[in-house]
Amino acid sequence: MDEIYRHFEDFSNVSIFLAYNVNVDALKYLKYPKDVYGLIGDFNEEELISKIEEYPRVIENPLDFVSRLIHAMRSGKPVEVPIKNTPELDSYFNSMVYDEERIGGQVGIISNLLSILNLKKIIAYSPILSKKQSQMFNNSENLVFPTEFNGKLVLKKPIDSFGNDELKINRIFEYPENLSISLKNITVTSKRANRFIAASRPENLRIEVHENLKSHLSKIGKMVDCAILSGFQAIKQSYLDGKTSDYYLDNAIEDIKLLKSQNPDLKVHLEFASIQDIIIRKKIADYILPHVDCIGMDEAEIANIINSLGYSELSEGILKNSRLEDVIKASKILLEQYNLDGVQIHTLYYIMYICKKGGILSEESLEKTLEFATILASTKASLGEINTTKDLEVGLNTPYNKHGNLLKEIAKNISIQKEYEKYNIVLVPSRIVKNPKSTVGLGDTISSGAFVGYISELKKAKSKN
Ligand SMILES: Nc1ncnc2c1ncn2[C@@H]1O[C@H](COP(=O)(O)OP(=O)(O)O)[C@@H](O)[C@H]1O
Ligand SMILES: O=P(O)(O)OC[C@H]1O[C@](O)(CO)[C@@H](O)[C@@H]1O
Ligand SMILES: [Mg+2]
Repeated sequence: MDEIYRHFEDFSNVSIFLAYNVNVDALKYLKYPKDVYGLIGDFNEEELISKIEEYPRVIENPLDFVSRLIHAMRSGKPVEVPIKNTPELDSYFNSMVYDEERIGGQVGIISNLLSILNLKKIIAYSPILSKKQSQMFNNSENLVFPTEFNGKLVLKKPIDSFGNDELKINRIFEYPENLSISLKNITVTSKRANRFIAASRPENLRIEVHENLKSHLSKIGKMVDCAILSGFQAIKQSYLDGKTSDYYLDNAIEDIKLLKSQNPDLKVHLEFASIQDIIIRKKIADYILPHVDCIGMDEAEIANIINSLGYSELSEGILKNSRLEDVIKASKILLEQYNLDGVQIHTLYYIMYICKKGGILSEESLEKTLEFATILASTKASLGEINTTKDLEVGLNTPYNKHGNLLKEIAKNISIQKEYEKYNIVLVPSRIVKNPKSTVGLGDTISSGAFVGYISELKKAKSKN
């Protein structure tokens, strides 16, 4: 096996806490134009075209859904749009036939991935855990779910920890590259294989740690080396019971402080997702970013975040031209503005990590964490799911994409510019899978693999000093 894989096959020195979002992903493969036409049905094409331009940020009815799906296919970007959980819309999505169901949500995907990478302990938390959801977690000794019983913290396998919570199902529409459909006089062709997520937003889903568990967060923080937080994109501006986004975002800051209270060295990574509500997008930046150490996001997400910080021109440039130096500039802005340890960006063509020089990890060791992440991503892209470390040979045997060397060259030339003399800019080309089985969760896979690799390297380097 390749040296890189051997280098990372041992994560047994890392324990991690994961929160908040897990759900069932119901995947529907839109393989042929007829599958998309089947969704278009007998919608009036003029209406559909004007709805596409209207760009609804919440899916309230089937027309909103089909219009955003077509818009996403044309954009070439991974997209997630929240739905309004109305009975009509639920029955519309429930009436579709899905190809497979998988665990979803950053916590779900990352838990199962890390459980087969032999981490010492994974404490995975979600405010909702139904029986069906609990059965989708790997049944692995190192993967536990925190609950409270008689005032005590209990850590048991998810399968032994479920409550009578609502089941949250997100619908995932995967489509291949070059899938073409025509509407009146326009033709829409998917630029690349990607996924569209219609994300469920049940009223009683709150992104929080339940009251009875909150008092145990400091203990949990002491048990782990790091944490990945995700799911904030599901926070609504206001709820029927009068609570608001500020309540939950203040709560989240308190959770981070509690996790760090007995373990100040605990590193917290925030994994982004596409946030349609621009007010919530800005609030997540203002509330959460000052309290985390690392962030992971794709290029659309970094463009959107810096747009909400006022860098509209730079944001436009990234969304339109995906120029590497614009992504690096945006990463530096976030690094500086929030005094982060590191920013990890994943795009179709590369994975990049930017941090200040002077840390104890060398560029080589940072590069190896990204190398491993590309192997994880191409394995998952090929197989759909990674079930054993043996599967990683698939990713390892997937070559870098053809732009790889040029991208490394550009990153190198930028990193020696005066403006970046204080920064490490580490870029590894992705190993693009031509016809991926699925793409949902690849970013979660990349970010968690790279972050756990970073933590593992940090622990090894510290133990040598
Ligand atoms: N066909 C493919 N082969 C290999 N990697 C891919 C492929 N398509 C996408 N990726 C990787 O997956 C990432 C998707 O990230 P993201 O949009 O955050 O996914 P998610 O949020 O669903 O986990 C891309 O940035 C890219 O690095
Ligand atoms: O925003 P939500 O509802 O937490 O869903 C997150 C979605 O992103 C993913 O985690 C992929 O990143 C999907 O598995 C999931 O459907
Ligand atoms: Mg992502």
